Amino acid sequence: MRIVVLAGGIGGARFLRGLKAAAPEAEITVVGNTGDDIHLFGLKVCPDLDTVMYTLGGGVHEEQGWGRADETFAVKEELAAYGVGPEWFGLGDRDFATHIVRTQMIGAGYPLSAVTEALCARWQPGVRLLPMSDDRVETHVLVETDGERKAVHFQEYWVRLRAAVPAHAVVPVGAEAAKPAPGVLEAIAAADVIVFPPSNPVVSIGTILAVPGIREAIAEAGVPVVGLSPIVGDAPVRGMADKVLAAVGVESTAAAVAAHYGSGLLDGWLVDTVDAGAVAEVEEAGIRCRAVPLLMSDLAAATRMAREALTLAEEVRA
Ligand SMILES: O=c1nc2n(C[C@H](O)[C@H](O)[C@H](O)CO)c3cc(O)ccc3cc-2c(=O)[nH]1
Repeated sequence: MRIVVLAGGIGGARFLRGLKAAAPEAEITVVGNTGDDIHLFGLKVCPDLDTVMYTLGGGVHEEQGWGRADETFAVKEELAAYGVGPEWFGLGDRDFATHIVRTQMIGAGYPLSAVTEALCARWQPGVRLLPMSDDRVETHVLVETDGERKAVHFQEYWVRLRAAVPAHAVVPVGAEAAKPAPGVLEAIAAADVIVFPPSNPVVSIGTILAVPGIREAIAEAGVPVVGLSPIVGDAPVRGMADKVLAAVGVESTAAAVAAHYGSGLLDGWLVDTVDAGAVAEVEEAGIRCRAVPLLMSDLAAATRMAREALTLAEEVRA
């Protein structure tokens, strides 16, 4: 079975571990969000691609869900000693090597998709990881601080500001001119199932869908598209999805996120058991809905969730 998954960072990566366990024979293609990418110290950092690669490749810092395990920060400390910032983004020595290899290959003319394939040759994530686009897309957030409105890079909003200031708009800069990376549209067209994991619906999955052609390809794929709510009991399970949902005028509820994707895109939606009351509302929107446990507390839980998603996909297909 061929499965395509649109993935962002931590939630998407952890779900993918469950999906691999639930469908060990499946051919899984991950379309990764690159809107979180940031250029620091002359290097291109791809947080969501790296989180998928490190998590599935066994190198991720488990508690954080991003960055490498067993990290040291000598380079970061030396940069700070030179007064070279920013200091708020925690890049470790091991992680720096990934960004050096990536930036070196891009400098040599390789597209991000080829670079990602090369990095994955080492990590063997057990899925095909494609960036959503080889073109540069960087999400910026219109925030209000000290009474003035300004656009800041998503990472500054997320990491330095801790999403603690009102976000008035979320803009994937460059998305409108970006093309899907090689293989993305082909993978969607060849898929038997398409899955939206519990990633951030605005800055992760929303950014992938903002690349012209991707949303249309999914809507026309003619196969079940099922998603898992990242919102449980009106709050994000992890991260701060509610902050960016507000910025795009979407209520922080499991039903509102399903409606945000829309029945033109989504055929099935899994909500957590605490949101069982939302099932009828989602079904009224034309999206098949079931309430199952969605707290991805460990691999077994993620595996059960993945199994539920594939079961719902078969129900929808029938
Ligand atoms: O909260 C943080 N998240 C950090 N993240 C996570 C990152 O902001 C998020 O994973 C995504 O951008 C959102 O999914 C990093 C990810 C990387 O790949 C590399 C470095 C970092 C550093 C931080 C950090 O210092 N603090």
